[in-house]
Amino acid sequence: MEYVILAVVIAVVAVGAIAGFVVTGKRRKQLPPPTQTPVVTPPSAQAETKAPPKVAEEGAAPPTQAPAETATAPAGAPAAEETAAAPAEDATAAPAEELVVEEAEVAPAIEVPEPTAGRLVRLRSRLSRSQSTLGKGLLTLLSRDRLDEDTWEEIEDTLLTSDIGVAATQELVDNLRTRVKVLGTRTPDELRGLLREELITLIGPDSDRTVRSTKHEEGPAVVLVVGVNGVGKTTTTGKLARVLVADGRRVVLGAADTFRAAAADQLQTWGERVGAHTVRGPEGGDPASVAFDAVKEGIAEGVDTVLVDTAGRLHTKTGLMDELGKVKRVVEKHGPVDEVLLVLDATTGQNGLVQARVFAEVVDITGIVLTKLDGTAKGGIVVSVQRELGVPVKLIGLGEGADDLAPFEPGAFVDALLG
Ligand SMILES: Nc1nc2c(ncn2[C@@H]2O[C@H](COP(=O)(O)OP(=O)(O)OP(=O)(O)O)[C@@H](O)[C@H]2O)c(=O)[nH]1
Repeated sequence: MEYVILAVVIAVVAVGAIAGFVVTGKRRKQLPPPTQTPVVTPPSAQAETKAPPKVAEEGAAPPTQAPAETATAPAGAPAAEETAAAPAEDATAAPAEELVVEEAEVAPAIEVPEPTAGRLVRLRSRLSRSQSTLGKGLLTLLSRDRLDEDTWEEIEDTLLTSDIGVAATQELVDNLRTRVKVLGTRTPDELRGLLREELITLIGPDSDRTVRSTKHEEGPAVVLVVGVNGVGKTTTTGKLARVLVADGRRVVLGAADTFRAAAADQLQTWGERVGAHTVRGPEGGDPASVAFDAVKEGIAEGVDTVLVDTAGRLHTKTGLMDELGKVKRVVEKHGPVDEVLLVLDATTGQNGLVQARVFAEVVDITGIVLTKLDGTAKGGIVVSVQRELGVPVKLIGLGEGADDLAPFEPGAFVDALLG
């Protein structure tokens, strides 16, 4: 009998233990997973958190092209920062049970660049350094009671320090001396008028300064951007894309600066801001091949203009200069290159002229972009560089802002110098 009771007790304890184990196991299976997956809000919700695009100014054409890809802008790009911040905030707010992962496809905000007409007039204050040295300096000297030899020498020195060049200085001073003598009287307005006319004549009011960016029947216009390191090629290419988009053109960018990885990221960010696609290659890859592919895409997409940014190269390095020649020749397999823009840093003065000479030998330069004119008193370089190359200055850079690149207009430039 005792054995029977013992057997029953053991059986009851065993059944109880098995039941308890099963219940615990079930509870464990119901626990949420230990690692949390962040919630990514759908694109529509994120779009509401973005700052609205800038309002178009009168006369500005709306961007015509939507970006071909989802946001891939590098860190630092304004649009990328906003989209990265949004999911992080949502992740902390969402309850753990509702974790859902959805793929985010966020298009970067497309900006509407400022219209290009009258940019130089708007940015005239950026030329203040050249204005006080060249413009105001000359007007003060010319307004002296007596215009003796010493004063004319001072006028010459002022022109020379502004990098106008020796021959142009002589020409300007000779013409001014003659006209002042003939004029007899010298009111401030008359002097300003004389100086304005002479400076505009030196700069060349009749040169064709349009950037050839109009599509042909066979395909897009191709613009090659070249120059030494750090002069502002990538920035200029990005700003030029904005200028063209503002003027109603559709643009493809070619990141043929495969030497500096950040340059392609930088260019792509510029492009995304105005809805222009950037064709890139592998880091250290063949720049000619990237340039070729960019033009190929431009033809396939039927865009107006393909802008190709090239790597900075010292004019003294023969191998690199040969490479540049190759980039141009390879692109020309699609058709002629419409424009080769040489970017020169205005603050480098005479050294810029030496660079210009060598680049012109390797690729036919069709236009000059003078950057950083906001940081120098040597606005006269406009004259000397044109004379050196026999090629017009087409664009000038007047700051680091996105719309600080202005089409060059001699009249507006001289007015800005004279204040
Ligand atoms: N103040 C001022 N800065 C400018 C202007 N244009 C370009 N920069 C600045 O110059 C620096 C160099 O510009 P990048 O466009 O990177 O020069 P890059 O020629 O492409 O350089 P590499 O590819 O290294 O040869 C940047 O900090 C630009 O913001 C301008 O007109 N004014």
